[in-house]
Amino acid sequence: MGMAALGPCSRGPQQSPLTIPGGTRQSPINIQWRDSVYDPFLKPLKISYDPATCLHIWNNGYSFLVEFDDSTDRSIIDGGPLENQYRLKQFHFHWGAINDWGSEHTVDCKFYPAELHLVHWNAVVYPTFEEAVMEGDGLAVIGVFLKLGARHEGLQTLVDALPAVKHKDTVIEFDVFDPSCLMPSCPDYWTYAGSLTTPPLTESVTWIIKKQPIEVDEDQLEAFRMLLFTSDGEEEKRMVDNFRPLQPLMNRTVRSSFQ
Ligand SMILES: NS(=O)(=O)c1ccc(S(=O)(=O)c2ccccc2)s1
Ligand SMILES: [Zn+2]
Repeated sequence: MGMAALGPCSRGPQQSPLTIPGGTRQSPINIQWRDSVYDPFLKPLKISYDPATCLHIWNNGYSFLVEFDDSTDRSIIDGGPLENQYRLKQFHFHWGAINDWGSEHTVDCKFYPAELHLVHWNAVVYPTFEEAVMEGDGLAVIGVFLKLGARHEGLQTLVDALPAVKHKDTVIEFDVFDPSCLMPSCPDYWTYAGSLTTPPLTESVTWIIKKQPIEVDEDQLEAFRMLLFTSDGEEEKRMVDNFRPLQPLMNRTVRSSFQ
């Protein structure tokens, strides 16, 4: 059975972390800024998303996912630490019940109220997403921290649609959205080899964590918190604290694209 992962940071209420027995590259982790190593060979991350590839918003009972048509290379990322281009499949968020926590990764043990994950897969090497999920270089996830501040106009179009996916297993069409509007202006990022943070927890993710957070306001965070883990007709459980506890760094180095 997995040993409890006693990370360096303490976060509020924390279930005993589910560590994968034998896992050596689990996520999320605390990024200790001074321990990250500048890698001058890291390229700038290239992002080119086609807003028309946006399909729908789905409450899957864990988060809300904005899913994209990944049958072609119309929405991709390239460069950065990646050896191939990766196709955008979906993006989703993790958040807390209150603003003191909610992100999955931390920076010098600082939690953010929420974290955005844009999930991409290596369609150059693997024929399907499902196969890519099982391979060490199969997935690339961009993590963007959300901090409390000004209202985010680009996010608002998404927030306005959330009441329609309040319950688990509800979906609504969402046919034009450009996730580039959720990217911070600063190009700096950290990168490390990690895993999915929800089952199947496979160690197939190249994480690219943006250094600069984006700002959202309290009403926008509250809109996330009015979603439900539960289906219509079940006793309501608010969708909050849908983050995994910090996992041990083990034998990994976090690289930075900046000095
Ligand atoms: N939080 S995270 O970005 O690490 C993450 C968890 C799950 C996914 S997935 O939707 O790609 C997926 C992958 C395999 C099976 C089902 C969903 S991405
Ligand atoms: Zn995630």
